[in-house]
Amino acid sequence: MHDIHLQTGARGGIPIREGVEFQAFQDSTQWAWAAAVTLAAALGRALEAEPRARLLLSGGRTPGPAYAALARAPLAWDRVDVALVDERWLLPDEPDSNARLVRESLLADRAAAARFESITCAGRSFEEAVTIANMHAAHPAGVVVLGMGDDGHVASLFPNMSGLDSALASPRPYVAVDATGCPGAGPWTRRVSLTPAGLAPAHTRLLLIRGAHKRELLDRVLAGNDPMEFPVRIAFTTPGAPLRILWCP
Ligand SMILES: O=C1O[C@H](COP(=O)(O)O)[C@@H](O)[C@H](O)[C@H]1O
Repeated sequence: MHDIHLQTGARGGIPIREGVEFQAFQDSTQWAWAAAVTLAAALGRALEAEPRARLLLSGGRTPGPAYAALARAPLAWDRVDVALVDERWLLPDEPDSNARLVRESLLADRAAAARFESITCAGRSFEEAVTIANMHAAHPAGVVVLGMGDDGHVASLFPNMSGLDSALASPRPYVAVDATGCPGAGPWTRRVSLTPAGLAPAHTRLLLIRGAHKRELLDRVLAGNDPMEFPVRIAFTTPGAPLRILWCP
């Protein structure tokens, strides 16, 4: 049931487990455009229903091309609030910050009119950053883009991270994390992360992944339910919207 290797070449999304749909693309161009179309449609629907739409974006190496494609969508971007799923304790202009990725890939073209909420900023303490992220989340995000690290982490929730259990159980949308000792965190161990409580209200959940390794890992992820083993499982174990997964080599 979870063997997504059988799904290569599929044209539409395929239900891969309850509440999870998987779609494979031949290349990154098709993948990025499919992500952009999905996100633009979800934002368009949200903007028809409410004055402002809220979009939460992941960082890392994967989603840039999808954000660049989305930036061209003809939406009322001046009514879209863009915020981050997670952030490393870096200033927004630093090359490895998730804020910089979003600025450079999405906040160009038409999407430059969107309002962007950085989690970090010069002069803001770590504690203030978490508090402000939670204040912004008082307007819950409708559309959330998740990524999956090579170790099965999601946002900044890493396998074997100290305090992972309390982060998963937190009633707050964002928590401070210390990913010391987690290889997947690289040198950026101090981070702010979305929690399952922050993900739950979203009406659209998209997981963007690329590469053979992540495809194999996804089989293992989908075969179980425990987010302590693979935190990315919160994408489908958190009650709420179904999860759509888009993959390409
Ligand atoms: O550290 C992070 O990693 C994940 C996955 O990133 P990728 O480089 O494997 O695509 C990302 O979703 C998250 O936002 C980021 O902080």
